[in-house]
Amino acid sequence: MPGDAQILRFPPAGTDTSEGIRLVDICLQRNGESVLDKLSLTLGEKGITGLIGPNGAGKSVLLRVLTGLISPNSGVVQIAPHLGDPALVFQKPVLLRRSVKANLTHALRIAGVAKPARSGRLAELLVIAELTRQAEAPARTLSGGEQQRLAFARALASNPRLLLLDEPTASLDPAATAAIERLTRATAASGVKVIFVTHDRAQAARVCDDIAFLHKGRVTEHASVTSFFDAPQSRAARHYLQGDLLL
Ligand SMILES: Nc1ncnc2c1ncn2[C@@H]1O[C@H](COP(=O)(O)OP(=O)(O)OP(=O)(O)O)[C@@H](O)[C@H]1O
Repeated sequence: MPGDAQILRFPPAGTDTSEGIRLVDICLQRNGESVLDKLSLTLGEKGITGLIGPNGAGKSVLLRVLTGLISPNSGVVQIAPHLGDPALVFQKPVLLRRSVKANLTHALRIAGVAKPARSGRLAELLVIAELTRQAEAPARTLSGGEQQRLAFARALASNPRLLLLDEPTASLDPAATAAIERLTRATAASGVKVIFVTHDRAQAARVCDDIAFLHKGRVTEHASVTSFFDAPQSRAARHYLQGDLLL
């Protein structure tokens, strides 16, 4: 979708480098409807930011704007250069009809990892995803939780500094969810900036450092996880946390 938004990779001199991402007045229209409506948000270069809000608020679209898959009609997207190209994990993993190992090797090749370094990194990724035992298994024979761990490891193949997770546990049971949450925390602890879209408020409270609340294409609130859950400032966030239907 063509747009006139400015996507800047190199923030101007004087920009605070502890800022990882800065979105200013992002507007996106689709079929005459406003999907993102002057959305502004500044995020640090570290930690796990939870992106929460009702259905249709624009969370997934916002992740796609950050990847460059969707170009807004106007506004400025600034991503600090050291965060590089983001990696994305979806709710439903789309894997190659090949083995676990082949899926990861393919990702390493695409990421430009030189052939001699691939087997070492492959072994690391298998350990990270706890899939070493299943390395030769066809990806389609894995359980849902294992498939999502594979998708997560595949996203790490490019050594991203920015990882975007779009409801990565929405189809998983509690044990598989816990494994993805562990992986997420470990990834963030290694210095990767993570943005985590979730509908599960308890999960957001467990996993995230700060919360950006989206409503009708705008960030109506951005606060530390404790402030947000203890004392939400906006009416919309209060209703959302009470479980009210937000229309
Ligand atoms: N690729 C796209 N380009 C433009 N608009 C889109 C695109 N995909 C979805 N939309 C529209 O953007 C609006 C927000 O959708 P989005 O999927 O971002 O919401 P969401 O907050 O992630 O909701 P949910 O929690 O239900 O997944 C919807 O009206 C949707 O139709």
